[in-house]
Parts: sequence; structure tokens; C-alpha cells
Amino acid sequence: MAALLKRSASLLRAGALQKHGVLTKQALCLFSTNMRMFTNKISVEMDGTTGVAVLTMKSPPVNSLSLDFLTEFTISLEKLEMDKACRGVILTSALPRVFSAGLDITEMCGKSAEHYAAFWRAVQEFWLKLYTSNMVTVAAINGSCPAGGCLMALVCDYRVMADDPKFSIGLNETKLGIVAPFWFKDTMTNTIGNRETEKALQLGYMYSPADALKVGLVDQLASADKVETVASTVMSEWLAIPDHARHLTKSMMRKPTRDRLVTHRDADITSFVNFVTKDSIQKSLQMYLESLKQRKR
Ligand SMILES: CCCCCCCCCC/C=C\CC(=O)SCCNC(=O)CCNC(=O)[C@H](O)C(C)(C)COP(=O)(O)OP(=O)(O)OC[C@H]1O[C@@H](n2cnc3c(N)ncnc32)[C@H](O)[C@@H]1OP(=O)(O)O
Repeated sequence: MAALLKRSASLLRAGALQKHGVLTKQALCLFSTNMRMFTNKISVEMDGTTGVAVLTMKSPPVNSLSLDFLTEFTISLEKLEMDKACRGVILTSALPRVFSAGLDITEMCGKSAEHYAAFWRAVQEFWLKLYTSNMVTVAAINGSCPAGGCLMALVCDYRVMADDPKFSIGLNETKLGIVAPFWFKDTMTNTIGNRETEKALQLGYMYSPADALKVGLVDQLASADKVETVASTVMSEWLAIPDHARHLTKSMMRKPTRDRLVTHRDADITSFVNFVTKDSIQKSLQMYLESLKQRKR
């Protein structure tokens, strides 16, 4: 398993997965009965009787989406996707208080243009795989969930969030002096509508769980200790629908948004690299990182 993951990771990094479209045949059917898989940053437990996998992010301190994290996540998801027995995935975090802090800011600071391009391709791949998954995807949001963390939740079919006012969720990019790309914006608009997205994105607004529920950014709240149980109940309701009808409906709803990124994928990478290599943007990101560190002192 470790060797397979290593090989898959190097293929993903080398862009071979994009070229060939699928993982190697060896990676098939790893989860056909009850199965556990652990990588450094993610654990997956698949229940063969229900067809539901729980994918738990466990990358301290904040489950930030680094290149390694994105690679492991995308490979794990792809393996589940290829297992015919797996019909649904619940995403959650093993960390107290944080679902995911979003993109790893250190991946966007002080690195080469080649690194930024590889990082951004991995972010796109992660979004595309999760957004177009045939499986039912439910986010069990048991902590804070800014920027890329919010995006991850938004691409799921359903969101259950812990009802704790200490937690917040939103696309806060403008607060870092950066701009949410069009496909982040599209994902949010499809969920909460144009007007609310316009305000939320410009202000970099982070919603409390109650406000997130009000605007439809999350679908349901639950007490922190019940989030995963509620997510499982929701999952069984969704799995009661015949798969083929649900898949076709999901892809009909999501195809225009998915196609927009696929069509502009290379241009989007170029925009990202041009943007992030600007001195002013590097300065903003460095200052933001520093402010996160200072908060603790
Ligand atoms: C013209 C247009 C062209 C297109 C241009 C595209 C532009 C780019 C678009 C980028 C899109 C998305 C961006 C993102 O996702 S950026 C990430 C934004 N995330 C955040 O703002 C979250 C920041 N973190 C927090 O608010 C908190 O950490 C937390 C998640 C609420 C948790 O709080 P905590 O008290 O439990 O933990 P804390 O002490 O703050 O943090 C612990 C250590 O982790 C470090 N850290 C936190 N977040 C990140 C991160 N996202 N990346 C890297 N490192 C992070 C933090 O600095 C602490 O480190 P240390 O222990 O002090 O060393």
C-alpha cells in the first residue's frame, strides 16, 4: 500500500494522472470490504456494508492544504471513486477546533514560479475530483473552515456544521490581500446566490454557524459531538436515491461550472502564477502569516 501511494503521488506530481485520466489499474478495488487506509495526513475507513467511507483529515496543526496534503487527498478520493462498493464519503477532521485552514500559505510564499504552477494544478485537481465525484459527499464540519477549507465543504453535496460560535466559515481571501479565483466564486454563487456572494467575497466575510445556516452556506447545524452522526443520517437519506439518477442529476447541475475551469485551466494557472509572484502579493501573504503567528504571543 505504501509503495502504491508513493508511486501514485509521484505520478500525480508529474502530471501523469491528467494525461492518462485515471490511476493505475493496481490502485483499483482497495476498499471492496471493510477497509482502512492511512496516509500521513489522511485516514479513510470504509464500511463495506453501508458503502460509506469516512475520510478524516489529520494534518496538524490546522489541516492546511499543502501540495502533499492535496496529493494524498486526491489519490484517496480517486481510490474510493474506483471502488464500486463505495457510494458515499463523509469528510471530517481529526483536529479539535479546525476543519481545514484552507490553502497552505507557505506554499504560496517565497517559492519558484514552477512550484506555484504545480501547487495550483494540484488545487484545481482536488476541486475537480471532489466537485465531479459520483459518490455522495457530505462535509461534517467540526471546526473552523476558512478559504480553501470552506471551498472543500462547498463542493460537497451537503454540509453539517458544529453549532459552536467559536467556529466560522467563509471565503476570506480579500482579508489576506488576495482574490478568490472565478471557480471559487462560482462554487459559492451556486450555493448562496449572487448578491450574498458579492458581499461575502468583497468583505472576506467569515460566517458564524448560525449565519451560515441562514444564508444557506451550510445545510444543517448539530452539536459538536453529533456532527458525524448527523452526517451519517443525511448520507443514508441521499443513498436511498438510485445512484444512476442522482449521478446524472448532479453532473447536469455541475457541468457548466466544471467545464468553465477545464476550458480555462492553463490560463487560470498562468493568472495564479502572475498574481502570486508580484512583490505586493508576496508582502501581503508574508504579513498575514506573521500576523497569525503573532496572535499566539
Ligand atoms: C486576478 C485574479 C487571479 C487569481 C489569483 C488567485 C489568488 C490566490 C487565491 C488563493 C485562494 C485561496 C486562499 C486560501 O485558502 S489562503 C488560506 C486562508 N486561510 C486563513 O486565512 C486561515 C488562517 N488561519 C486561521 O485563521 C487559524 O489558524 C485557524 C484555522 C482558525 C485555527 O486557529 P488556531 O488558533 O487553532 O491555530 P493558529 O494558532 O492560528 O495556527 C496554528 C499554526 O498554523 C499556522 N497556520 C494557520 N493557518 C495556516 C494556513 N492557511 N497556511 C499555513 N499555516 C497556517 C499558523 O501560522 C500557526 O503556525 P505556528 O504554530 O505559529 O508556526
